[in-house]
This record gives sequence, structure tokens and C-alpha cells, in this order.
Amino acid sequence: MGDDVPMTTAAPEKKKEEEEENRESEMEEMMKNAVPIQRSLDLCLVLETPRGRGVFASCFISSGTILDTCPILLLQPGESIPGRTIWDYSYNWPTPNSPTPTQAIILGLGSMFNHSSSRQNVGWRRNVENQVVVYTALRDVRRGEELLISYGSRLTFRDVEEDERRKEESKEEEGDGGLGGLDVEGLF
Ligand SMILES: C[S@@+](CC[C@H](N)C(=O)[O-])C[C@H]1O[C@@H](n2cnc3c(N)ncnc32)[C@H](O)[C@@H]1O
Repeated sequence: MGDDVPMTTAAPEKKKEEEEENRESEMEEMMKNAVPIQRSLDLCLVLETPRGRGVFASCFISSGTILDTCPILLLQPGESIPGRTIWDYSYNWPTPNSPTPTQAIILGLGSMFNHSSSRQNVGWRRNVENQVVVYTALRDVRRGEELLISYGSRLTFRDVEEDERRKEESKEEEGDGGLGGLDVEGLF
């Protein structure tokens, strides 16, 4: 008994190492398909604006900054969702095997960008392969300015900018003047 060599811990240790190596190579494999996410920390959500909730610059943002990379929820062609509201948060999305585009719900902050016909300062681009939308500052943006995209010309709601324009026009006719933009710099 005294001369017996005790069982070493080498076998379980080796097994552990192998498992760790396997985990690492599985992870490496998985990371080959990773989509890089770029986003700015200089954004905030303002809850009550004439357009509802909106995304604003909490610091100066320089032209060309990637503001966010948002994943999407792709709907099936022809898929219908009861209720209208969700469609206000969807974009047309090309589908490889279908002649007609389907709809995609934009997840994250992407769904919070409001529309402007004349003062948009954010551009967006679909990355169809990775199923993300990338939002980029089109010009320098001041702290406190709202970040606005274009939804195109077929709006499903009454555009506050139109109302503002009409108000300004009637003011101009009365001898007042100037088109104002929403600016919440005082809030920060
Ligand atoms: C994608 S959501 C944007 C986030 C929305 N403001 C919220 O609070 O959830 C689109 C909706 O925002 C509102 N909206 C966006 N731009 C607008 C604008 N220029 N005038 C009025 N409402 C606007 C409309 O209600 C529209 O259906």
C-alpha cells in the first residue's frame, strides 16, 4: 500500500484543458459571423416633444459620426400584425427571394428617430446582409439639437413641420418672421 503511487490529477486536468480549448475554438468560429456595432454615447432620449419621443444630441456631434447600429426584426412577406402603431416603426426591407420588399421593425434607438422633410441631420443605410440599419450624422450637430431622419414623402401622420411652417407663414404675413427649429439645449 505504502509504495502505491496515488492517482494523479493529470487526467481530469487534461480533460478540463481540452474542454476549454473546444469552448475557445467554438467561440472563435462564432465570432467570425459577429457584426461590429458602432454607436455614439452622446445621444439621449427626450420624452415629450411635438413629435413624441425623440433622439437628441447631449454633446456636440461631428459630421460623419456613426450614431447607432440597430438590429431589425424582419417580418415575413405579407405578414400582418394587428393594429396600426407598429407599422410606424417599420422600414421597407428588400428580401432576396421575393420581388416585393417586406417590412422590418427597427429595434433599439433606431425606432426613436423622428422625421423632418427639410432639416434632417441624420442619414441611414440598410445593411441587408447583416440585418442592421446604420445611422450617421450628415453634418455637425449642436448639443441639444434633435437628430432627425427622412421617412420619405408618404407620411402617415400630420407633420409638425408643416404646422410650424404654416404658423410662420401667417406670422410673416403679419410682419413677424423666421422659421424656428426645436432645440432643447436648456435641458442639458
Ligand atoms: C418611428 S416613430 C418615432 C418615435 C416616436 N416619436 C415615439 O414617440 O415613439 C414614428 C412616429 O413619430 C411621430 N413623428 C415622427 N416625426 C414626426 C413629425 N415630423 N411630425 C409629427 N409626428 C412625427 C409620428 O407619430 C410617427 O408615427
